Amino acid sequence: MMLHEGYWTGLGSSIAGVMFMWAIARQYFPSQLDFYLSNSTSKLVRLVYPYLEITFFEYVGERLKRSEAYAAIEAYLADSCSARAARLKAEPDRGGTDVALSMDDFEEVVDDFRGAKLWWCSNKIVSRRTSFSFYPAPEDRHSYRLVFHRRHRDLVVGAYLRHVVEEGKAIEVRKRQRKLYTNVANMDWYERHRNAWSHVPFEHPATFDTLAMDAAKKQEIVEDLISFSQSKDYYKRIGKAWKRGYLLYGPPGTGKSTMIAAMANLLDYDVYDLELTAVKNNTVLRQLLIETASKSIIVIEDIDCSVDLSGKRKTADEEKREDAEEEKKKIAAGRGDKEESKVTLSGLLNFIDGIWSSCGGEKLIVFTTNHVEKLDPALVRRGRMDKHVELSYCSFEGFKVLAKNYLGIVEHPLFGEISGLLEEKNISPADVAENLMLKYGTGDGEKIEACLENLIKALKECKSKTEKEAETATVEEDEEAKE
Ligand SMILES: Nc1ncnc2c1ncn2[C@@H]1O[C@H](COP(=O)(O)OP(=O)(O)OP(=O)(O)O)[C@@H](O)[C@H]1O
Ligand SMILES: [Mg+2]
Repeated sequence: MMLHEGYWTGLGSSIAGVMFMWAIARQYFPSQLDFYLSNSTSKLVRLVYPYLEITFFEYVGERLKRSEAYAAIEAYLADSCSARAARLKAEPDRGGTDVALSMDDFEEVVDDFRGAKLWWCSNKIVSRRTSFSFYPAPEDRHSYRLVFHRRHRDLVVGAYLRHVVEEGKAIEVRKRQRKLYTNVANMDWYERHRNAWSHVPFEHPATFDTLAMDAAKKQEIVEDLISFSQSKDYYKRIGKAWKRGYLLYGPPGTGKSTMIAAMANLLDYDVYDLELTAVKNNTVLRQLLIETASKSIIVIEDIDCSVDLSGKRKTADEEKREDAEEEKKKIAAGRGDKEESKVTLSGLLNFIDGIWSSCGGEKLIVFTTNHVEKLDPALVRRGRMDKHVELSYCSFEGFKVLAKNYLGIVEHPLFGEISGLLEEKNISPADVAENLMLKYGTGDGEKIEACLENLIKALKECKSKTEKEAETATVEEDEEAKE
């Protein structure tokens, strides 16, 4: 049948009319139409495509925290499936001494689980920065997509994903190179806005065995730490965040920093060494806290001289206003970050036990100080700093630990004299350790004797305990008089 010219003209104008109406409708109801379209399309696709997909993004929420599920999947795929991948990417591992292989972007691997076949794809959405900006560009968005047949839905959502996450976490723990993090790093402004912390491998060799202190006290601390690390359910039951505060105080060179390293080695935790003077304000402090992982120790050394924490507690509104003004000033002046810290006592208290402090769980917060009496009572009250540990001058018991560590001896004729002197004199374990370094004499026996003689000489030069106490009392009286 021949269609005459008028028919085509009529059809053309009808299509044009529908398109015109469509364009108008899109302008006034764009989201409803898109929804209708995508809904109909996906219904159609579902009819012919029997597979389901689940996407796991690297960052969830407002990019505050890396997803634990993503990290576990990454570890699982790297360990169990990467052998089957054709394209791998290599990154330095274990402080650069090893290479860690993982699936490259846009690579696909197949996994089997109880007879079901599953496909994992690694995806990346590349961020585009359209114009020059002072602000850091949004990072690329990484994700893993899991594809499986609709009939395996229950198996995958239940048992398989649980298996992947549990297995992945176990692999993470097994392969973990512990890290020492710092917030004072040689990073430029741009880099610092991306990562609040920079890190190096944690390799401190200190252990509780090599720590010179009262044996019963040492045992109590070790038990306390182990019981903390095994108390996830307990903390949940009593409704408390899974964290514990330690206050280590005592004169210089008595082993406070060494004890932190021993704690990290005992529990296999990372260490975040927080330099408060480098933290601009309470907002940055909170951000640093959010970016700490679980199984870690957050350390603030010499808390008494970190920043001025004597001020009154401020309300949250006051703090926010001050922070915002501060930020504005900085942007206007185009200055860097080298400014005095505006961290306040209330900011720090919030850091220790505010709502955000429960992020991640399994954390120790450790403060060290040489002057416990100078600290605000609110900062160190029980509940915030749950355990107060005094590290003091070297006792004979402590000396014996050091003699075993440094000289490999448990007995010596000079021990009697040393024991008497240690009862009378104040000497730090650091000074004792310095004298026990094998640097004098030739043969082993001669070297050991020279060390012990040296220690005796140093002890005789030290002030006696009573002299030292009188001196401290005079200084305190002078300070009080001045005030
Ligand atoms: N109790 C101790 N047991 C074993 N070694 C110790 C002890 N105390 C100090 N030392 C030795 O002395 C050195 C200094 O100790 P450390 O840095 O832990 O002291 P500190 O209490 O943190 O001092 P400061 O208050 O000055 O920071 C350490 O490298 C360690 O070798
Ligand atoms: Mg120290």
